[in-house]
This record gives sequence, structure tokens and C-alpha cells, in this order.
Amino acid sequence: MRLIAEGLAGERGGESVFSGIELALEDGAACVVTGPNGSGKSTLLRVIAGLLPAAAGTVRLEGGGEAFPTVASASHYLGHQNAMKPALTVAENLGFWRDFSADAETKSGLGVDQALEAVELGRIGHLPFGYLSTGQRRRTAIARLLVCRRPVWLLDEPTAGLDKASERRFAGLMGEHLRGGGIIVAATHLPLGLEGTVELRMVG
Ligand SMILES: Nc1ncnc2c1ncn2[C@@H]1O[C@H](COP(=O)(O)OP(=O)(O)OP(=O)(O)O)[C@@H](O)[C@H]1O
Repeated sequence: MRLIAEGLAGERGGESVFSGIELALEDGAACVVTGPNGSGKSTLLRVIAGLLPAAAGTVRLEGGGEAFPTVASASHYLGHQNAMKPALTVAENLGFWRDFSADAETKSGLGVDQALEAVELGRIGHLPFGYLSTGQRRRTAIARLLVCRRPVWLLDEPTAGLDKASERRFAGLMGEHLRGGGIIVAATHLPLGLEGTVELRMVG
């Protein structure tokens, strides 16, 4: 599988934010997007995910087969927001995402309980998401990546609010994803604890 961006440009409110982005990421590759506030890291991830149209250029996935014909179908997008309903329990939220996203055998990921164990939240699956601390909320959002198999992880500041132990655990989960042939594009101001990453520096 290859995630390829060619001559990619993004704009916001009619203003150019970036242009001329070239990327070619194979199975097991990770790209860390860095740069100052407002330089376009989030915009780039949203363009790759298909949530914003590209102002120019293309982004495509090669080798995704029938299961993952497009970048959008192959991607998990973890934005600044955690995409959970505060009144539902942690387990109900993840159950929703599992049912919603894992629509075929090839895409099914971990069960909800296993995913919660993987982020060490096994004991609080019964709590409403709205009761959780900032770091626990982020860990729940990370567990969403595990309940449905998608080869491309697009991560926007994924470790914001995590303590050191959670950062290490998440680095382990990202490492497993890459070893399994996944691809990661992550915007971050913080080291992610991954080795052998490509850096894409946005200039602003
Ligand atoms: N809806 C919008 N309308 C107009 N301008 C916008 C809109 N959303 C974002 N912008 C602008 O686009 C630029 C890029 O924003 P973006 O969020 O992609 O930056 P970033 O590199 O992710 O920043 P940070 O490090 O602060 O998260 C900024 O100048 C921002 O003000």
C-alpha cells in the first residue's frame, strides 16, 4: 500500500495555507508533520482525510484493494476533538464507533473491552465519557483507532493531554500499527517516540 500526495495545496477562507506538498509513504512508514501554530498542519491532515477539498494537487492510496479503495475509506482521522458523546458511557461510545466503522470482516478490530485494556481504561468503561479527565478522554479517542482496522492513521496532536506513561503506551500502539503494515501521518509539537519517521516541516 502507498499513500501518495502530489503537488497538494490547501486553503482556508480563500487564503492559501500551503502548496506543493509531496508525500510517498509505504506500508510501515510514518510522517511527522511539524511547524509553528497556524502553519497548516491540521489543514493538511483534513485535506488528506478528504474532510476539506484540496486547492490543488491530489492525494491517493495505491494498493488498498476492494476493502480500502480510497484514502477516506482507509483512514482513521483523530482530530483535536475526541468525537465522543459525553452522555454515553465510554464503552457505549466505542461500541458505536465499532458498529459504525467496522462494517466488514476485513475491517473489524479489537473488541471494546480489549481496546479499553490497550489504553489501560479497562476499569472505567461504565462511566459517562463526560466524567473523564482530559487524558482519559484522549485515551478513549485513541481506543477508537483500535476497534476498527484502518491502515492509515491521520493523527492531529494525538498525545495532547497524555501523561508520560500514556505517551509511551501510545508509542507502542503506533509501533504495532506500523509493524502490521499501517501508515501514520501525525501533526505534533511533541516527540512521538517513534523511530525512523519522515519529517514534513510546514513553514507557515
Ligand atoms: N475556517 C477557517 N477560515 C479561515 N481561516 C482558517 C479557518 N480554519 C483555519 N484557518 C487558518 O488556517 C491557517 C492554518 O490553520 P491550521 O489549524 O491548519 O494550523 P496548524 O499548523 O494546525 O496550527 P496549530 O499548531 O496551532 O494547531 C491558520 O492561519 C488559521 O487561522
